[in-house]
Amino acid sequence: MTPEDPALRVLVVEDDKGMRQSLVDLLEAGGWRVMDVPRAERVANALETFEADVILSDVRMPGMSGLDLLRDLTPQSDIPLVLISAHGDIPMAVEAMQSGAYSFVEKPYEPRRLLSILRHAADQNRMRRGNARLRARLLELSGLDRVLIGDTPAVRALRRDILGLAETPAPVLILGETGTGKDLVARALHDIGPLSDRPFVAVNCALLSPEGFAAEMFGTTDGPDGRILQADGGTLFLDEVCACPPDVQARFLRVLEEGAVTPEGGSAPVPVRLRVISATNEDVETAVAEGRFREDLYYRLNTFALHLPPLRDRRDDLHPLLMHFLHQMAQVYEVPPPEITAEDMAALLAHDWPGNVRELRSVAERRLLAARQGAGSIAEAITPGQHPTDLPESLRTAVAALERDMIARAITAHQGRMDDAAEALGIGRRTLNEKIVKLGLDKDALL
Ligand SMILES: Nc1ncnc2c1ncn2[C@@H]1O[C@H](COP(=O)(O)OP(=O)(O)OP(=O)(O)O)[C@@H](O)[C@H]1O
Repeated sequence: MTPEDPALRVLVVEDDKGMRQSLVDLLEAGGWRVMDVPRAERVANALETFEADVILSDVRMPGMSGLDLLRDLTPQSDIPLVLISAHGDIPMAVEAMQSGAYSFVEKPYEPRRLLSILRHAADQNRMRRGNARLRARLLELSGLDRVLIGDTPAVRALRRDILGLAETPAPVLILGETGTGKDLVARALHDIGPLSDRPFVAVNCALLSPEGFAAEMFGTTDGPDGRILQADGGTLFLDEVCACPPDVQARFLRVLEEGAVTPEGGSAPVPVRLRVISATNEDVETAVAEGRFREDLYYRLNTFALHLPPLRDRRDDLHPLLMHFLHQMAQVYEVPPPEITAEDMAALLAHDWPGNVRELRSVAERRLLAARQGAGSIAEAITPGQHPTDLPESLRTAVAALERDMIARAITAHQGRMDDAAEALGIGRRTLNEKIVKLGLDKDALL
């Protein structure tokens, strides 16, 4: 991260030469770094070399007006715009503010007031940029974006929540269907938080027998420590928490309230400090209503809830996840990751993924196994042994259209860099060129 120039930067847009010069003089005298342009049409160009903290623009100018500039800027830039007008008409001020202007100043302006408004706007913008940079840096340092794959808004929000929660000792309840990544998220919360060098102890409550459960959790006086004590100072992860027997629920709640655990057959409580993460694919409120899960424990565990969406509700993550698994496992199976065709994509999109990401991972694995024999497709990997080798004509046309669309989007997104587009599509550069010819795509027209 490069340290920011302490001087605030303003871009002045004003057609009147005398007025422009007096604004520049005023701002420079106030310690600002200033760039000025006589027309709003020049702003986009100016911003390429001048990182403005705020833009100060006249409203009425020949050609593009200050209001046009505002409409032009807002979709891609969050640089605040302060408008200045000789006409001082209220409707225009109202329209400017409604369209997202930071503020509106009438001419003749009062220099101190103008400077103060600009400073506020610039400070706010710097703070927001600083926060965004900090968040991005944190994400990079945590490595979370290389572990929790996906770029849908839901997954991005999830990564943000994990980064925030990892820093706190608060209990987290992770909810989501089977295979949505609950275990992965629990580990990430531990691994990127301050307890990462302390133990992470996972207990799958559905796998413990009701008879042995208490001894396993609380330990016995003459046996090894229970899981709770093993996790002392670190994280205890209770997976499938609704399967915890009622007597253990009551005792566990006491452990959390008292910060101490009493082993089976013992009478002396042993102090323990835990961060508790729990997970379930059940509807806990139903379990509470049916009396299977204690309400007081539910509230205790549910300080924060993270909801992991099923894969079928974030289909845009299918491709990046598949590529992730193929690349990861290609190393294990020692085969190059197979190319992903439009037929493969169609099969991925048509499937409902009841087993979520775990199911996709198995599909990737089956696909790689078939690739070792130089054969296979994703459709076959999803439902092995059920696929006709030939698609009907109508489906072939639909698939070709899908493929054309995918390729066009990849080329546009990578601004014509064919190696990058090919990589994003999971195919070789040569195959991409062949497909462009076969599908009759005009590459130049896409850019
Ligand atoms: N967003 C993701 N990015 C990368 N891998 C993921 C992602 N989500 C899940 N996985 C992987 O999918 C598999 C299943 O995830 P996980 O075991 O965490 O699911 P779960 O919700 O705990 O399932 P269950 O409820 O059955 O215990 C794991 O191999 C995990 O690493």
